Amino acid sequence: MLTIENGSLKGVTRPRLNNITLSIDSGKLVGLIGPNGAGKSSLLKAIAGIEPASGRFSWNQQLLSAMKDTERANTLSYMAQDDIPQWDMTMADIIDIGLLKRRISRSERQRRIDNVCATLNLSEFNGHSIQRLSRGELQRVLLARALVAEPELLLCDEPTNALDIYHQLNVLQLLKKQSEQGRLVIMAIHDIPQAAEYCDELILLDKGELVCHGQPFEVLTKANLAETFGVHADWICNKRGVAWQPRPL
Ligand SMILES: Nc1ncnc2c1ncn2[C@@H]1O[C@H](COP(=O)(O)OP(=O)(O)OP(=O)(O)O)[C@@H](O)[C@H]1O
Repeated sequence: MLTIENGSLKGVTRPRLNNITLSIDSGKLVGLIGPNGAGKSSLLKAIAGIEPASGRFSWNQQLLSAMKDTERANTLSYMAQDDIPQWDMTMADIIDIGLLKRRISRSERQRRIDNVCATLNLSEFNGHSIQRLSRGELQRVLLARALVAEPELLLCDEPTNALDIYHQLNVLQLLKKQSEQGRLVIMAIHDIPQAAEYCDELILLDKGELVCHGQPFEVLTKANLAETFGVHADWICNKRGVAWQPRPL
């Protein structure tokens, strides 16, 4: 279980995160939603320990900041939104970085890399320099790097934003499966209908504040959507899925 008590992060003009308190059980896919600048990436970075936040961030009652590097590497993986390496490395080299600090055999390493590449349709790029990959292919490589560690807690910052629709659905199903295997997966996502359809819970942020945390139907109310995104939204739910028709207020 992830517990955050009074998580705060300073910004330039206002807090990027202001006293966020919440807890989330393992075995869930959780969507972080909110308008641009709401604090979604800041919250993921604060949980991952990439940005020094105040407050307490604990995993199964243990403070994440107090964990040793290896223990932390065994616990969580973080996929950044923009983490495009500028140097020339192969796809496998990049994915292998996700296994730093892991004590696993060379054959297990290779097995995991092959598996994750197959799952994300990356096998054809084996041996390719990452400089020759498209934005969407690279985004899948960055997700592979986070997934290969098989972490208990997986933090993904907009893992689908550069992907075509086939790969968006593939990644959402994959993340759902990860949660069904007992992991906690938290992803920032802008696509509200996809968040509603795939996530067990949503966390709605606005201006660094926690607006609402709960099941999609509890969070995606007309009032919350109007207040945070400034849109009026009609929902259409039928057998083919969930859609919405947002209009400016
Ligand atoms: N390193 C930083 N120092 C100070 N302020 C920052 C820093 N990074 C981001 N901010 C500010 O913090 C606020 C939250 O940013 P954050 O990136 O967390 O938003 P977000 O919800 O992920 O937005 P988006 O949907 O645009 O990706 C924004 O107002 C942003 O300008």
